[in-house]
Amino acid sequence: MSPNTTTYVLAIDQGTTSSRAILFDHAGDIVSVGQLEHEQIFPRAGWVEHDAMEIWRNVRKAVADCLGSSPSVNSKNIAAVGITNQRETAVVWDRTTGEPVYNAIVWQDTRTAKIVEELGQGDPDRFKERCGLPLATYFAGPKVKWILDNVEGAREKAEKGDLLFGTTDSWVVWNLTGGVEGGVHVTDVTNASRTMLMNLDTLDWNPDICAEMGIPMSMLPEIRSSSEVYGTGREGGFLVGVPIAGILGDQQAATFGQACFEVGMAKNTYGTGCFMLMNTGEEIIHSQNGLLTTVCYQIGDRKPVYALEGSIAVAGSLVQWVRDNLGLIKDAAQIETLAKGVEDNGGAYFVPAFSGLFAPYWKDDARGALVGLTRYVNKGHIARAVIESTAFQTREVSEAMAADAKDKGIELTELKVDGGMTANETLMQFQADQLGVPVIRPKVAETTALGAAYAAGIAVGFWQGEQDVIDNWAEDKRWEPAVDQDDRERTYRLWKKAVTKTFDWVDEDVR
Ligand SMILES: Nc1ncnc2c1ncn2[C@@H]1O[C@H](COP(=O)(O)OP(=O)(O)O)[C@@H](O)[C@H]1O
Ligand SMILES: O=P(O)(O)OC[C@H](O)CO
Repeated sequence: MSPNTTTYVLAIDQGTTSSRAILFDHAGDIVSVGQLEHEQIFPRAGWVEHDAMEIWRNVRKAVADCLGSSPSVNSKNIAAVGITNQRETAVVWDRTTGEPVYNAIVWQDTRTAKIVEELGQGDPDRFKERCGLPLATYFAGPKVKWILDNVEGAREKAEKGDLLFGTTDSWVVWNLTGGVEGGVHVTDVTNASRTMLMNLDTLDWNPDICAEMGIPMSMLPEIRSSSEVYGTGREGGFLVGVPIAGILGDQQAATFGQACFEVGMAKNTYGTGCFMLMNTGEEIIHSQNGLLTTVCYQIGDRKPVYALEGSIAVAGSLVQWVRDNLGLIKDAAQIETLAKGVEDNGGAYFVPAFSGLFAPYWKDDARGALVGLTRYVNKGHIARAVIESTAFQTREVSEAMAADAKDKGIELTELKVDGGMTANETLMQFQADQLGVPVIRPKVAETTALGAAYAAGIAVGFWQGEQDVIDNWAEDKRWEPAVDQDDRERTYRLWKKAVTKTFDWVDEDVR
């Protein structure tokens, strides 16, 4: 379809806290938005679930709201739909009824600690060469194993071929394309690369790992590229007949939307968690420093592009926790107002290891700590420590990335940023100070949804390719490093010390 002023691309962003539908025009500008939050279910300490049915209802409503607010838009002038999603969150459902057999187990959930330990047989990196990931509670495969082991009747049904597994992209696409009436069961290479079940080099499911995890391969979606037509919107839906033509895990989508197409280009997305990805081109670099190797994107039948990733479990969700669990602030933006009332952190360091520690530590037995407290510390200092924790964690993954990339002659010279927390200018300045390189925010902050829209639009010829993405990208603001070197190193040294205080907290018997 050739672009004109009345054709658009719709992105559906199924995130950890909400589902959004965003309509983009050919210039990559937002036309309308629909958004609904879903419940965060915490049945026990360390467990995090979502109701997959609620997610599907919210996706439909978000699409309806998005299209409803642009009266001239309907399925006839939408060229394609792109899906992006929270990654690793596992949904298992019955293909005959369309009902999930259990709540979706979210990426932050740590219930698989024992499974992961047993699978590791003393070596958490046992599967790393094949799938790019260390054994950790974060990834989807062990979550599927947990469901099959613990939900009554699930394993028998799975072995009979009645159950399907998918990350939330698969769940949404299956439903969008017809569900029990012929829904397509697919995922893309980026999401598949977060399951531990896919070979990074061949982009096929690995039968040996599936067997070790006791996961029947009949449950698995077909692995496709990130940019091709997978199916069309179902009869009777808002998107009837529209090609579903792009799928990218949300962090990979942001990397795409930020136009990080050259080797060495990196972005960091500051949302619930924080995820830094660096494009490493067609080369698979296995991290020696605690990072993940993941698929960055694959356009149609072209070769895949890979990335190194530093995943941080808790960033914006710490701000939410300060709001909801402590009541120190009324909304997220107030954390900055509070922090601006003091000059520094007053000696306080907050390590938010609520789901253990992800990159570069991978310690699921760590738990959060607020250290360095004296009677001098007030709530302004704590707000400051909350903001700083995101920047320190980012510096840790960025140093790991620099170390991995150095041998290949790749250097991080600037960092593109996006996500809700980039509204916090105190954080952005502190981030530039800590990294020692400029931090750059683009004009369209919704880079995740935009990336998925581009992947879908490229598949149907609405956009021609990466050059359109590069041409549409525009800088909004940049922060240059401006701190004294001694200060920078002193605070970082104390942060590192604070991190060590969180290690080895969870006793074996309560795992
Ligand atoms: N001004 C701010 N300062 C600090 N954190 C913020 C600010 N505004 C939003 N946030 C945090 O950013 C997150 C929302 O960002 P978003 O990109 O929408 O996240 P996600 O896609 O993961 O749901 C929330 O966790 C919120 O606490
Ligand atoms: O939904 P977000 O933005 O919190 O992202 C979640 C990540 O994909 C988890 O790996």
